[in-house]
Amino acid sequence: MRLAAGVDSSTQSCKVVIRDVDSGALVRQGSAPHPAGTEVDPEAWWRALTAAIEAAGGPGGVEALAVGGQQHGMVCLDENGAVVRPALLWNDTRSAQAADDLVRELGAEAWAQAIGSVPVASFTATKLRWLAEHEPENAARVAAVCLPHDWLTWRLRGSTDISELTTDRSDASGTAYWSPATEEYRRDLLTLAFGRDLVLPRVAGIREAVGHFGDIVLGPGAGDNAAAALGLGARVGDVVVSIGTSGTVFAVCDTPTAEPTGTVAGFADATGRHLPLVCTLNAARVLDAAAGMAGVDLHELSDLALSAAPGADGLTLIPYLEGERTPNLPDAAGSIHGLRLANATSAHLARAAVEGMLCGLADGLDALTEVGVPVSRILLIGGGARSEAVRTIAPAVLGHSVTVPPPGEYVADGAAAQAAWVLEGSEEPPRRVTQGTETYEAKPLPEVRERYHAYRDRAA
Ligand SMILES: Nc1ncnc2c1ncn2[C@@H]1O[C@H](COP(=O)(O)OP(=O)(O)O)[C@@H](O)[C@H]1O
Ligand SMILES: O=C(CO)[C@@H](O)[C@H](O)COP(=O)(O)O
Repeated sequence: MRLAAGVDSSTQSCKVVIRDVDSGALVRQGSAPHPAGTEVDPEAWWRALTAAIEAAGGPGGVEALAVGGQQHGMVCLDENGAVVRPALLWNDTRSAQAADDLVRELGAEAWAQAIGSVPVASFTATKLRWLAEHEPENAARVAAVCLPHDWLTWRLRGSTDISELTTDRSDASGTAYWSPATEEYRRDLLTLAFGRDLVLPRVAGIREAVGHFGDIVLGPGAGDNAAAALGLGARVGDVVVSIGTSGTVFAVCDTPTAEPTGTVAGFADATGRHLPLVCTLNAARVLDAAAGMAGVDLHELSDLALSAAPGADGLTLIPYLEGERTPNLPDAAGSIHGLRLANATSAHLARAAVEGMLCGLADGLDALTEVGVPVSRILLIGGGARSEAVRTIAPAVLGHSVTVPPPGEYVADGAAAQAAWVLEGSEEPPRRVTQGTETYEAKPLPEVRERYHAYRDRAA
């Protein structure tokens, strides 16, 4: 049996799946947690990766491996390959002012034309500007910058040579200094952000072997959302809604997008196509917070939410608990509206949390359709999709039936599919048919979204 391993080094944890290359069957898997916080020493990712590989029964028999990872995180290395400071993650909003400055300096339309996106605090370039302005001593030591999955792949190769760093097109497209339209770095934009040029990872081919971990061939890896698209075998017409730490709504397309309001990021995918994407900062952890407030676990929260009436009898939760990225409100806070004696219950709170979180994603779906993304099928994945309440309420809020694949690690699966692809060298990546999907339908709830919009606009 030939085995391929896939890694999802995501915000909250590292997950490893090991699959049979020929049948696609899951052979073994493991995971390990990541530290909390929006600033993390990359060594913690390495420790979690090695622990997750061990938890998956070790690398024995694995012939190829690829790493999918949280996008955008700024990993700065000195000329000897040592990490200069803890990485700033995609959900760290301290570079919001730097993002505003960069957008003002070049213009939103020019950014969209140059890199397919208008940068917000998540994008790597804005973090580099923040570093240059706030930590000049650290900035002076930086010789190279890379992303979480680039760094882990390089560590697996055992390299300390910054000239050997590699990345892939999907993750490069979240830096704000790589163009999905021309497939080239925009070093002028890197210099605009940081004040000087840096060593950047070479952008590997979509099925290129970039090195070895022992005897194991390493694939180029991918950003986590692109890896999920690969793991699901998403086709044009499929829109993926992922409820993890981030909430993302994305689709595979043949042509690049360049949306100048910044709502839709024009990312690249991991197969040579494009991946327009909307991302919110507040998704599964809104449910974690609501469960904490109600003093229940996540299963009880789901039961509570389903026991309340649609619309939570007028209770509305705006879920900006960590500020927000879409809409771009990095300093916003969450809020609860319409509180009355009749709806001051844990059940109404639970329902309002699920509806509020989903309303943010429904806005993302609208934004994708506005740039011309076709919607034949909506696929719901991520830790939050394990909630029955989320699965049941999603079609009502999204206004479309929702297909839910069985709970699984679709990012790690996509990375494993890429690893198998590197071994096979076929034209297209291997597609695993997902068995056991369930489809959820519900009467749309436009009034819930209208009320949400009214309160959302007050938060702006
Ligand atoms: N049954 C459930 N109901 C609601 N949320 C859940 C459930 N199971 C897991 N989660 C949430 O999913 C999140 C983790 O999802 P995941 O997709 O692994 O995130 P990430 O990839 O960002 O690390 C956690 O916040 C966790 O509380
Ligand atoms: O910033 C984005 C997408 O642009 C996030 O989707 C990150 O890639 C983190 O993903 P999760 O850890 O929440 O899966």
